[in-house]
Amino acid sequence: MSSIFKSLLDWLRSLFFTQEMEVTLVGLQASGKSTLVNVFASGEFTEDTIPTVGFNMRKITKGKVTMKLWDVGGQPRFRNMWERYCRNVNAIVFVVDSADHGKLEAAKQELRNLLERPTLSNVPLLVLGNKNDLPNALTVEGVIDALELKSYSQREIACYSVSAKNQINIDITLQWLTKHAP
Ligand SMILES: Nc1nc2c(ncn2[C@@H]2O[C@H](COP(=O)(O)OP(=O)(O)OP(=O)(O)O)[C@@H](O)[C@H]2O)c(=O)[nH]1
Ligand SMILES: [Mg+2]
Repeated sequence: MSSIFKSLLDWLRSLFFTQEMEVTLVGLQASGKSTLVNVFASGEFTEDTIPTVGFNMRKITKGKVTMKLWDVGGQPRFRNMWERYCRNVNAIVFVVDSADHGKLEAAKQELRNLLERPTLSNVPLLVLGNKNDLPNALTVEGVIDALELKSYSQREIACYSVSAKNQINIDITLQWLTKHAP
């Protein structure tokens, strides 16, 4: 009897206190989106990710927030899908490989293309400069400059330097995301 009562209480609690949110991760191929999703979900770094074909969806719960994470492929052929997956979400996460200097210009252009879409004008953005464990990785200021983030004055934007591999700043990333639950 007491276990039924406890289940009922848990159910009621979940009805009243759980918040649901949706987040979409985009960014060039190999920036580490799927790796980050794995780290968010399990706290473990897995080296053997394969390039995402199309998209993947993963649901994770952090405290009282249940997050639906849309992880979209970053290869050129998938980039025209990004906007569709970013519409009506609570936050967009743009992941950039902060150690791959040759790809920063393309990342900047793709971010600009995305943010110019009128459908996305009100969606908060979190930029993650990933792979900060690598020796030539940009600092957070370097990422802000390289992607010209200061030019987006109308939008709520945050930027963190993170490492999925060494789990650096994963905690503040999740805090930022859960703060954007509706
Ligand atoms: N050194 C280092 N490598 C990382 C980090 N995060 C991801 N990687 C590696 O980067 C490579 C690409 O990671 P993915 O997570 O598959 O990249 P993705 O952005 O999902 O790529 P697409 O699905 O093709 O768009 C993998 O070999 C990862 O192990 C990190 O923080 N540090
Ligand atoms: Mg992927």
